Amino acid sequence: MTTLPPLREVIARHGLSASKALGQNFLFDEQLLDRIAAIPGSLDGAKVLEVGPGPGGLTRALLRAGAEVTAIEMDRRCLPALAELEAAFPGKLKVIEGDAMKIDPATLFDGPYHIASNLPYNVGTALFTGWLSGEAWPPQWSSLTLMFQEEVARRIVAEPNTSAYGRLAVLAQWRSKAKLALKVHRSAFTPPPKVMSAIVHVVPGEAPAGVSMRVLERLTEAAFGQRRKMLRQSVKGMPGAIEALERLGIDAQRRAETLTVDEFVQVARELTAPKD
Ligand SMILES: C[S@@+](CC[C@H](N)C(=O)[O-])C[C@H]1O[C@@H](n2cnc3c(N)ncnc32)[C@H](O)[C@@H]1O
Repeated sequence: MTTLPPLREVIARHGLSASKALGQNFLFDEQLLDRIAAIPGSLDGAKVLEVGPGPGGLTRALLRAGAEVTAIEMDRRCLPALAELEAAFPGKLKVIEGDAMKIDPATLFDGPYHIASNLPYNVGTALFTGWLSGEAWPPQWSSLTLMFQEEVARRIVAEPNTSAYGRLAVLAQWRSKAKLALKVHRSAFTPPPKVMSAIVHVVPGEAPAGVSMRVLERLTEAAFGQRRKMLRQSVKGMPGAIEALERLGIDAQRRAETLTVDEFVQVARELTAPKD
């Protein structure tokens, strides 16, 4: 097995002081990184997209697990450290210097791939919702293993009738299975962020038939936009929504957070193909 220098030494040698603007909180604990890389299951021979490899902590764990990694990093200061990893795992790591917000991962792979990332917090949710929002389903990615602030992770896996339940939960659960895979203490990062973190693992499920993603999005936006109001108030601007609730026997006096993901799907289906 290739022996790599400790990550702290890599950071020091390349002068990689953490940049707040780039959401840089690095992980150095190799055991923890190996545990994270194990979350998707066996990666031996699998293709993996990593966003924000930084000095390459998670990258080396993914490579150790046998993955072929394509990594997108915005901070060019990290490139020499990543070049050392490329040399240690010949042909297994491709580094793209750029902004992950501007790169469609589908253009990087011609087959299935996993996404694993200790996401920069400032763009994490936007990247995540983008990966979940394609009309075509199943997506080309086979799984997402992503670090979030714990509060965001809890919103992704939230159940109805909780304050964390909202648009993010419906988006993440209506045609995917999302679970909280690992809590990560703030002290595991350098520098430690103000809040705790957690890793969410998502795999695509079956897409319910006859439901448009856009309609579901508009519905949840309206319903949770006024989450304290009854549905008859919050969704009244959506033509046909009140009638759809009636047809389905869903009491319009309920509030958005009491509807299950399946109930949102049923309403969206009615609105996707309105009845006469
Ligand atoms: C939380 S750090 C994680 C670093 C490393 N993977 C680790 O676990 O120690 C986030 C990384 O994402 C990079 N980054 C921030 N915004 C980015 C973007 N829009 N596209 C690509 N990389 C980005 C940062 O430079 C940083 O290296």
